[in-house]
Amino acid sequence: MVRHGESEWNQKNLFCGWYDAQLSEKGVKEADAAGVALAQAGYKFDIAHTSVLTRAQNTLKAILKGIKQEDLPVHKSWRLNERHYGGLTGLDKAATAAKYGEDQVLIWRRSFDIPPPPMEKDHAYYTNIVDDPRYATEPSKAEFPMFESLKLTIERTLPYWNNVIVPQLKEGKKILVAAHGNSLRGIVKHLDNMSDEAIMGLNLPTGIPFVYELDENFKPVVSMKFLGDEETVKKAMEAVANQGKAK
Ligand SMILES: O=C(O)[C@@H](COP(=O)(O)O)OP(=O)(O)O
Repeated sequence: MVRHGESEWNQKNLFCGWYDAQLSEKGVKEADAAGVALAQAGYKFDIAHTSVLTRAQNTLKAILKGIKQEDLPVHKSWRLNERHYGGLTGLDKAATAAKYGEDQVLIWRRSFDIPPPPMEKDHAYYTNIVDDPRYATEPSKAEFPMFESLKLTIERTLPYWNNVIVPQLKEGKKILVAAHGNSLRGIVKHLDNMSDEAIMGLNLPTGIPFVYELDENFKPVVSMKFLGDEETVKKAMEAVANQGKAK
């Protein structure tokens, strides 16, 4: 699995969610480096999965180039999208912390079941997201989120894991997933059976692949093994956590 490389909105420290931000220059480099890391470790895959958002798809493309598997079948689903950041979409994370307090921003970013405020119809990005042609067939109007907590994100991501990815794993396929900080936190929480409290402390870095090896019951025998040196991964995780601090 891999969280996409840094996006232009990650770089500007803006809540992004379902806004379709592009990779930043650094993010493109991170995606290329993720491909190199996987190639050097000798990884080959049978099927890849990604979201319908460009930053995850372009990260996947760079990786597939790096591992010389550009013709790999790729499945794209809104169910792997980033959590919908609701009314926070487009706001500066540090400025939001200065306005509402770091504790409130931590609740919005990392609490398990407290969602951000909804995206109202007059929100600057409402039309941009709701009328985006990529959502013409799904999700349905009833399923289309206007905000998501991690719990709600998991509720739409896990069916994809269980109904699409698990059957492929059962066939012995090796799977690559390029997605987002919070959609991946949901999958990690499920695989590692992490408590609602424990998952609050997990901040996934951009562009550093991590490996799961599962037994026949789809329980991890190897968990979240990052293809990067420990210090770099630790610093990258801390940097993500600090995005919610007031400057
Ligand atoms: O929506 C966003 O701003 C980030 C995650 O933000 P945090 O939950 O870490 O604030 O999503 P991603 O860059 O992985 O698509």
